[in-house]
Amino acid sequence: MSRMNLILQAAHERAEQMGLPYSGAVLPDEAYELMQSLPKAVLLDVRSHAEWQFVGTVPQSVKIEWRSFPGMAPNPNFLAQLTHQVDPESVLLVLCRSGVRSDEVARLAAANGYSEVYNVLEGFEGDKDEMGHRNSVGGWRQRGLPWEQN
Ligand SMILES: O=S(=O)([O-])[S-]
Repeated sequence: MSRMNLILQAAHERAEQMGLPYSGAVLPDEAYELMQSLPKAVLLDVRSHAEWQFVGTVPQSVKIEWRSFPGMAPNPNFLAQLTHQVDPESVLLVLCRSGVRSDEVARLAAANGYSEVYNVLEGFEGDKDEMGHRNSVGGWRQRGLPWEQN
């Protein structure tokens, strides 16, 4: 079985274990490999403008805000923006800070015609450590994957 199929199979198994109503869940390294190898893969970053600007972003990601800083009010145009910018035939990899908002978006996308949707576990910044700090326990940045900052 090819490396991509192994990643997707592991993602599907996680979906079953976690009871996810979408295709699966991938680790950041796996999401990066899928981005590199599958022409249909799209990394969708659903964090806020403030996070993109001040924390950093992944090159080549599509950015659509799901909730806005401050207050984290939902973006009422999210679904329209998603369908305008991302082909429903894509392999959609959804990224947020630590995997919670991206799970919400993955559910929405799957319920609206996106048939291959994966949540990126750990997100861009990972979970908090015992000091309450992110970026040391998993996440896209901590795993050394490509990112950039203004
Ligand atoms: O982006 S989040 O998972 O920290 S809510």
